[in-house]
Order: sequence, then structure tokens, then C-alpha cells
Amino acid sequence: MKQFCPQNVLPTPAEMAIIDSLASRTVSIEYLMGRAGWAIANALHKRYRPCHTLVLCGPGNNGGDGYVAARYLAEKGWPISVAHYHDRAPVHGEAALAASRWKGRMASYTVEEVAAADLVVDALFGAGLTRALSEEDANLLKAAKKCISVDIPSGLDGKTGKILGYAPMSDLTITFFRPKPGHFLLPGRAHIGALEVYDIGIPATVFNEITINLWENDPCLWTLPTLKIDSYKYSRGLVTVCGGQTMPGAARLSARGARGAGAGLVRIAARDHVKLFNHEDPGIIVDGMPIKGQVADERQKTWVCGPGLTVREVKKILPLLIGHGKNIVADAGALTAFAGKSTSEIVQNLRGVSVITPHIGEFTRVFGPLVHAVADKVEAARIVAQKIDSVVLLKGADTVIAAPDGRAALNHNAPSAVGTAGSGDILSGVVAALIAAGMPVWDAACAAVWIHGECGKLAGFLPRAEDLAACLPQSYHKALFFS
Ligand SMILES: NC(=O)C1=CN([C@@H]2O[C@H](COP(=O)(O)OP(=O)(O)OC[C@H]3O[C@@H](n4cnc5c(N)ncnc54)[C@H](O)[C@@H]3O)[C@@H](O)[C@H]2O)[C@@H](O)CC1
Ligand SMILES: [K+]
Repeated sequence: MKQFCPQNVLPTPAEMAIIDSLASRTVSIEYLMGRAGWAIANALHKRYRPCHTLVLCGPGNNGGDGYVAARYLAEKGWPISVAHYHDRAPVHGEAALAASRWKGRMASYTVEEVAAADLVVDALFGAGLTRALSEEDANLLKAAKKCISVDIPSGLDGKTGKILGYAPMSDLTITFFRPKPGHFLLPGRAHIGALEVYDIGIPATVFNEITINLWENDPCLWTLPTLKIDSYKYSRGLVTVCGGQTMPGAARLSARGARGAGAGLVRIAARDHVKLFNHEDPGIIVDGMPIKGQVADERQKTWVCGPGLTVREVKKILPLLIGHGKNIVADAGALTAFAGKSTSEIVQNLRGVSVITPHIGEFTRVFGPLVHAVADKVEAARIVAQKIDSVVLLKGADTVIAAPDGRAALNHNAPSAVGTAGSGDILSGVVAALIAAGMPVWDAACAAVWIHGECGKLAGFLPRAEDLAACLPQSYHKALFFS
């Protein structure tokens, strides 16, 4: 990856608490809260007309931000009221100070007050959420016509994206410094509405003292291979896709993915089934040699194994590839072949692959027993990556890419349009093409996911997998000129 990329980190609430305390050595919490309140007021003023607004202020600093915002909005002429959490003003620290400075209308903490407001600012709980919302608090938020959340919708876990009891479906969420994992992980992402991130004056020097290992995935994070004056097909990368007998379309799509992402040469190891692949596009070599012969070819370093393969085929081919030290993208059949096996058997069979690319169903079927107690998708992917010592690309609308050393990236550029049959096969080919071109495996997996996601935006309405593949060159180009 490109150095450290501090602009892309996604701190958890616990890491954010450390950052806050590091920042407080140089800037006061009162100052940070002032900037946060100012940012909220501006965001509201920019997006909405002044209207009957109720700010629900919780017992901690999230509530403090709400009081400051109310003050600034009142100065801008907004008809604002504030309701203290259970009608008790915060008693500690800067939140108490901010509450004491609020001289406007107080409303009672009731469903009726919430229902009467045109806009409700949810400043109940932010990074300090420790338990599920009570039924009373949930009912209050449910009564809101339109909800704007400070930092994160109350009830949403900023680390995992899970809902603790209840969380509102906000129209807008205003957060500070950096987004948090819970803003992008599902179901959290469905609750935040539009996300605005404000710099409130936390100095970048905090990164000298804290290491954050989770990033938002975008092209700032990795460097794509580009053509050199003397590039040729082998230097651009050779990808071999294992072709299966029963579902040959999967390997064909994977091969298209590899070609579209710039591989210089793509082969399908068809073995006895050449006829099934011969009508694929003419630039793809369909090889009928026995697999042992193909594996012995040292130029064939990078392989996709799994799309459209049966358990029998996987058990025959995968150990050969691992034994020959190939770069292996293990997808679909190469993973489900081990569903229901013991952890040690799974580890034994998969150690040596470069990257696995399960969707959540495959991941659960194979690794469920290993991660069943882990609520957090990022953590679960990290555990498996470390266990099998390969990169885990855990697909979904909130794809996580985890490396064995603990680095992880969270992807959110993919529209739901990419969720179509064959889409994952194409992705496996893209990952392989980037590895074959020389990218480090984690970088290649991150870049492939982003490029694949962009295809979903470029490929028009309701794209098929083939349409996604056709957009790969344009998407690659976009990634190159992103930053
Ligand atoms: N510390 C800082 O430097 C800054 C923090 N900021 C704000 O401060 C927030 C974090 O503040 P806090 O750490 O005070 O935490 P919160 O304001 O999120 O809430 C903490 C309080 O809520 C209680 N609580 C947690 N879950 C509950 C539940 N389900 N039901 C009832 N009570 C519950 C806790 O016991 C604690 O009293 C951030 O989200 C952000 O909005 C901003 O003011 C900017 C600066
Ligand atoms: K909140």
C-alpha cells in the first residue's frame, strides 16, 4: 500500500476516544465541541430551510455537540428547542458547560414533542454508546418525522455497524475527523443517510501515537500497474483460470475479468473439456493439456481456482497449485469444498493460497465455527486471514479485505447493481490480473474490489456480469486518475 494514508483511516469509537485524548493535549475538548456544534449547524443550514427543530441532547459529549449546534442555529434564526435526555441536563465536563449556555426554549423529553417537530437532531449517543437503546428512547426516535444524527445514529455501533436495540433511519449524519467503520458496514450504512465529515481541528500529529489498521478503500490506498515502454504480454501478467466441466461459464467470466483488468495473456486450463470453452473470445488460450503439465510451466504463476469447479475438481487441482507455489485466487468451489470440515482441515487445505474471495454465505459455511462468536465483519475477516495466512476478500455491499498482518480495508463504492450472477467470477479474474501484474496481494484485492465496484456505476441499468466486464478498462482508467 502507499505509505500510511491517514486520510483514509476509519477509527473505531475506542480508537476515537484515544485520538480525542491525544488531541486534548493541544486543543481543548471545549474547542473541539464548539467546532463540532458549528459544523452541525452549518450542515443543517445548508441542507434544510429553517423549520421547527428539536435537538435531543444525551448525557455525554454527543449531547454537548447538540447544545452547541442549537445555540448556533438559534443565532441563525431557526425556531429551535432542546430536550434533555430524560429531562436531566448533563452534569459532567464540557457537555454540562454547553448545556448551561443554552438559553433558548426547553422542551420535555416526550414522544409528543418529537412528533410535533419538523426536524429532530439526534444528539443522544455517539461514540460512547455502550448498550442497547431503551424502549422509551427508541420510541422517542421512532416518532421523528425526519432525523439528523450527530456523529452516528444513536443505537448504531460505530465499530461493527450493528444496531443495538434500535437506531433511526437518518436523513443526514454529521461526523467529525474521519468516518467510522459503522458508517459503512451494514446494516449501519442503511441508517446514516447522507454522510458529511468535518474537520474539527484534531491535529494530524495524533497519528504519530496511534496506529489504525482499517482504511476506507479507494485509489489513494494502492498503486495500479501501468504500461512501460517495453511492456509485453508476459510482463503485463499471465493468468490461468481452471475450467470446470459442469459450470464452464464461471471460468469464462473469470477469464474475461482478468483480460479486462489488463492481463497480458489469459489461459483457461480446460483439460479434457476444451470444447466447452472454445467459443470464448479469441484472445483467450484454451489449453487441453493435463493439469500437471500446465502447472509445471513456470510462466503460469497466477491462477484462479474455484469458479465453476466441483469438489472433486478442486481436490485434484488445488493441492497441485499450492504444491507448486503458485499465486492462487481461491473462489467459490475452492472454498465450499471445505464446508463442514474441521478448522485444522480447512487451514491445512487452504494455507498457501494467496487470497480467498468468499461472499458472506460461503464464508459462513466454511469458517462459521471459527468466527461464530465474532459480531464484527472486519474482525471475522482478520481472524480467518491470520489463521490461513492469506488475504481474505469478504464480499458484500460492505466488502472487507483483510490481510494476515491485521491490515483491513472497507469498500463502499459498489452499487447493488454488481450483485448479479457471475459478478464474483469476474472479480476473481480482476484480482488475479493485478497480482500477475506484480501488485502485492492485499493491494491487488483492494484495487480489484474498487475497480469492480466502479464497473457497477458505469455499466448502465441492471447490468449483467458481461456488462460489468466490458467496463473494466474504463474503470481501471478512472482508478488511475482518481487522485
Ligand atoms: N471527546 C472529544 O474530543 C469530542 C467528542 N465529540 C462528541 O462526543 C461523543 C462521544 O462522547 P461521549 O464519550 O461522552 O459519549 P456519548 O455522548 O455517546 O454518550 C455517553 C453516555 O451515554 C451513556 N450511554 C451509552 N449507551 C447508552 C444507552 N444505550 N442508553 C443510555 N445511556 C447510554 C453512557 O453511560 C455515557 O453516560 C462523540 O460521539 C462526538 O459526538 C465532539 O464533541 C467532538 C470532540
Ligand atoms: K447520535
